Amino acid sequence: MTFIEALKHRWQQANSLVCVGLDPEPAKFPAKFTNDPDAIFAFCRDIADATAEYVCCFKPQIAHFAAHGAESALERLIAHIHATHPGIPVILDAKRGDIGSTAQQYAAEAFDRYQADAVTANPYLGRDSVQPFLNRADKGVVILCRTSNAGAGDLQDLSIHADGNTRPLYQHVAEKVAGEWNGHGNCALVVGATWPAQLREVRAIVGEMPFLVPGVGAQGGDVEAVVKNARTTDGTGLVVSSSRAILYASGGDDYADAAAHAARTLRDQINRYR
Ligand SMILES: O=C(O)c1cc(=O)[nH]c(=O)n1[C@@H]1O[C@H](COP(=O)(O)O)[C@@H](O)[C@H]1O
Repeated sequence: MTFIEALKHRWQQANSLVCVGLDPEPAKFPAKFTNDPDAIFAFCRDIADATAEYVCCFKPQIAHFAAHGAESALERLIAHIHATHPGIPVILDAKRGDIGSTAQQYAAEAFDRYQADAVTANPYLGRDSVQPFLNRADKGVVILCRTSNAGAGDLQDLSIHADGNTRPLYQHVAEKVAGEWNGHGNCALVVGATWPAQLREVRAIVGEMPFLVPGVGAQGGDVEAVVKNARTTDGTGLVVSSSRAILYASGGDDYADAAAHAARTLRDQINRYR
């Protein structure tokens, strides 16, 4: 099954558009992990196991592992998710992209080393920098379009003239990906939850393409506006991702239960507006 097929299957099976972002920050872990040399793996595993029934995807963020020398924990975490929760796709958030020979290594890193089902990619080096990911037809390529951060507009909103149109750069990216880069049907776009108007605009450009939508929870995105502006005609099309608001819902021993409650609450909130 391809990433996109697995995602569509999971949207239906779990009746959920929620993605739990796995962004470990050991300083925020409950006290029981203080002297645990494998705390990053153990904490993320507990969160994944507690929230699995409420999610369509998991999204580990690579810097949150690599900064602590915990690449082996990331490998084992993704293997654990595949073994224990088969059918839940894993998106590796690495925002990769480079000249072809290096991008080839990034694709091997994400898909062969870490066994991710999809990876986030930065399109701003151009098509050849993303091509090694696009070539993996069974894997997902989740391309940055209009990011959630405050400075997203600094460059992504610049007005450009291309293909006979004048419009913001992120809209040009959306059209390029939908019209030219998606030959294998394995692309998705990142559009931040913090930008409801842009979500609506990108949806109008790309039709039914899935969106990864980070920015609800800690970044304050409005769930109702996200769903109403960006769902597809069948009420899916979205991978609404939240990390800190779920991972650190409690700093106490009830962290796993609190995370499950936060994930279920987000699922139900999204479903109210679908
Ligand atoms: O590609 C991403 O996942 C991403 C894109 C974007 O535009 N904004 C964004 O916040 N992210 C990631 O999504 C996660 C958001 O975390 P929280 O704000 O804690 O929910 C982080 O891991 C970010 O790196």
